[in-house]
Amino acid sequence: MSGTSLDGVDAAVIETDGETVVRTGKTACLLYEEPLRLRLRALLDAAPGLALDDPEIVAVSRVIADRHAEAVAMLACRAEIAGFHGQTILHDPPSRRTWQIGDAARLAHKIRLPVASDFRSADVAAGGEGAPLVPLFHAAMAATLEKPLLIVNIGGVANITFLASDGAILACDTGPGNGPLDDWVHRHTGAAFDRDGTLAASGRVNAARLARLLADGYFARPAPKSLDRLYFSALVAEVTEGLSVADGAATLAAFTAAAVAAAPMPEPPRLVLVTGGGRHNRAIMAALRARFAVPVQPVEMVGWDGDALEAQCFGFLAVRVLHGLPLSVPGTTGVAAPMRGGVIVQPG
Ligand SMILES: Nc1ncnc2c1ncn2[C@@H]1O[C@H](COP(=O)(O)OP(=O)(O)OP(=O)(O)O)[C@@H](O)[C@H]1O
Ligand SMILES: CC(=O)N[C@H]1[C@@H]2OC[C@@H](O2)[C@@H](O)[C@@H]1O[C@H](C)C(=O)O
Repeated sequence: MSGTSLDGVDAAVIETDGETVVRTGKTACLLYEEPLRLRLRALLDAAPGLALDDPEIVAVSRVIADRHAEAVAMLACRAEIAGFHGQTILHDPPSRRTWQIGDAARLAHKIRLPVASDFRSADVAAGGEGAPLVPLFHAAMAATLEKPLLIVNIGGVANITFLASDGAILACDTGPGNGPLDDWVHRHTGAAFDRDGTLAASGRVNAARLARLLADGYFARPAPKSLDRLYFSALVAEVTEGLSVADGAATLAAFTAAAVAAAPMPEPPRLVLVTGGGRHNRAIMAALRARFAVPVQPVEMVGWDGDALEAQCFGFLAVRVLHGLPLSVPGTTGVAAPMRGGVIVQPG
């Protein structure tokens, strides 16, 4: 898995029949070097105008496959199939477009395994949001946990899975994850992100600016709904103008937490579990705790690995593709009926 924050590849081993998680295994993390991050970042901006066979797309797709092959090698394991999410460079469900790049055939050849990829296209083509896809995996992982349970994933974009007391699985992208804060910190300090949320915790939230951010129309939309990584870029740039570096970081961390709390939920959860890189940001965690009346804890509290969960998810979904099981349901992506998806390529 390589997520929207463009930080690198997370790889994980999982043993599953696509319905039950038997066990999770080794994990590995391979960081992208700065030039590749910049190339990917440039593709996010350019994607709407690019053709599928654009030379830069083709070249970067190969590099991504090679990096994933290296990450798989780090796991040093035997497996039946690999799930390859690819790098999202564009996500626009209203125009029925979602675009994950990465050369799956090249990866299959390099790792000598069948590779499942292109997990989102079928859902989007059928009128769904194509995201989030992690909810069915969260539901499988949380099979024995008490409900109602809220699982919050804070990556570049943030999303939730709500496991209701009646067994319903509801989900949506809530709004910004670490993306706007990463961009702010990079622009003002040169760092890739606000480690531990130290900068954000040192600043003061500007309540008026936060209210302007939360007035965006996305928050009034009913779930399911999903976002492009750059959706908030223009608004955030305008609203944070003139803030000190620390106050801007504090306000953006508060924005992430407030957007999670504003997400539509059918009943109050008993517990909030937080996964993804944002759980390391103490300003985001403190802001979440201030907004929920129930405990807010990193997923490690229930024995999960918050750095590996998304990678494990795409292994789980690969097995579901293999068995012809749905990857999404109406409550998670808004698709009309449970939807299968994904494409499997064999090692050539
Ligand atoms: N120690 C840390 N302190 C603060 N923030 C951190 C820390 N480690 C990671 N992060 C944040 O988490 C981000 C990466 O999160 P994660 O790996 O969950 O995202 P992703 O998988 O790329 O995204 P997505 O879920 O959107 O696909 C980094 O960009 C950074 O903002
Ligand atoms: C289009 C796309 O890549 N979306 C990502 C992104 O990153 C977080 C959020 O936005 C989520 O909707 C999704 O990833 C996770 C893994 C998902 O599909 O569940």
